[in-house]
Amino acid sequence: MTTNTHSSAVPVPAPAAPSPDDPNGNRNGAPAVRVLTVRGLTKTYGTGDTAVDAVRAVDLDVAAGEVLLVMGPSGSGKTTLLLMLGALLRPTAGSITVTGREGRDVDIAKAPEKQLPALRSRTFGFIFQDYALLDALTATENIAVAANLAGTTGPHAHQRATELLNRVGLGHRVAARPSQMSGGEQQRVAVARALANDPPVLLADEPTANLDASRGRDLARLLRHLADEDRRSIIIVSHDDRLREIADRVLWLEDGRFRQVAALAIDPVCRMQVEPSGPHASWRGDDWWFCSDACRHEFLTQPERFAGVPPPG
Ligand SMILES: Nc1ncnc2c1ncn2[C@@H]1O[C@H](COP(=O)(O)OP(=O)(O)OP(=O)(O)O)[C@@H](O)[C@H]1O
Repeated sequence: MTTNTHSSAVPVPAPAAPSPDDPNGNRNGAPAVRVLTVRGLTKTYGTGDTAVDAVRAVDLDVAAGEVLLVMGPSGSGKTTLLLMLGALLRPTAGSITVTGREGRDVDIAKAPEKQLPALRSRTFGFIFQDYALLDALTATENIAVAANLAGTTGPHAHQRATELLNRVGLGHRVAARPSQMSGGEQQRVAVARALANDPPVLLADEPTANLDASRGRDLARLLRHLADEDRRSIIIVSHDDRLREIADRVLWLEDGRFRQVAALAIDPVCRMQVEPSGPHASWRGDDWWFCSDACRHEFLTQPERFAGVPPPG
């Protein structure tokens, strides 16, 4: 029996998990300017019998201009990790060292509470699944508010907002309110807002979850472009396979730890990534792997249909 190499179930190349001696895991081995250095990062919610170890001793290095995609099953700790990286949630243990543009290192895990807003504003831009725009404000005003918080005020804030809207391809929507815009447009406004403070790192939680295939792909390309053009680092937490196309590295989080996975396969029915160890079927000499018995059953009723599905993209 051969391992399936058919187009719709090609085992996905192993998501490289960082190893203790190479947490950077650079693809091309080029010297990288490090922006974030994470060591032993741990978060435990609650105490005693009800304690949940959401993130367990994670090590990670992030280089300037790198797009990092963190994937993993529901409840594996992705959002918890992202919130800690963005100084929105205090770790239980470990360090998150930010190397500023001036080369000074700050451990945001240990920084006093009162310094966190300024650290966040200097370092991070946030992009959320639901865009989190204020509907009472226009696109320009949404971004200008973020520019105000970062210290740019008056006409300069509006000018910056307009420039950023142009940059994300929304120069013609400056006066639109979020409710008058498509999901894709709203997410672009959210990206522009995340750039208002010119942060070296963008953190995105499921940025394409509410977008259709083509808008999701456009958004992914925009993020890649921002990383390449500005040398901005982008850390994305997502279940969305489309984002693999733009990622320099894909890390697989499971039970709060990065996991070295030999190879993942695509379930040909639901298109989820699956480990080649669960429900399985052989068809015409190839192996197929599924997320559930239901998908396996559906496949076996009409294998020609699913085996012929081209891969996404
Ligand atoms: N505030 C909280 N209090 C207690 N437990 C929490 C809290 N937030 C998250 N958890 C638990 O921590 C674990 C990791 O949750 P987290 O939301 O980080 O996972 P996730 O990978 O982002 O999940 P999803 O993909 O479903 O969003 C889960 O077991 C979750 O139930």
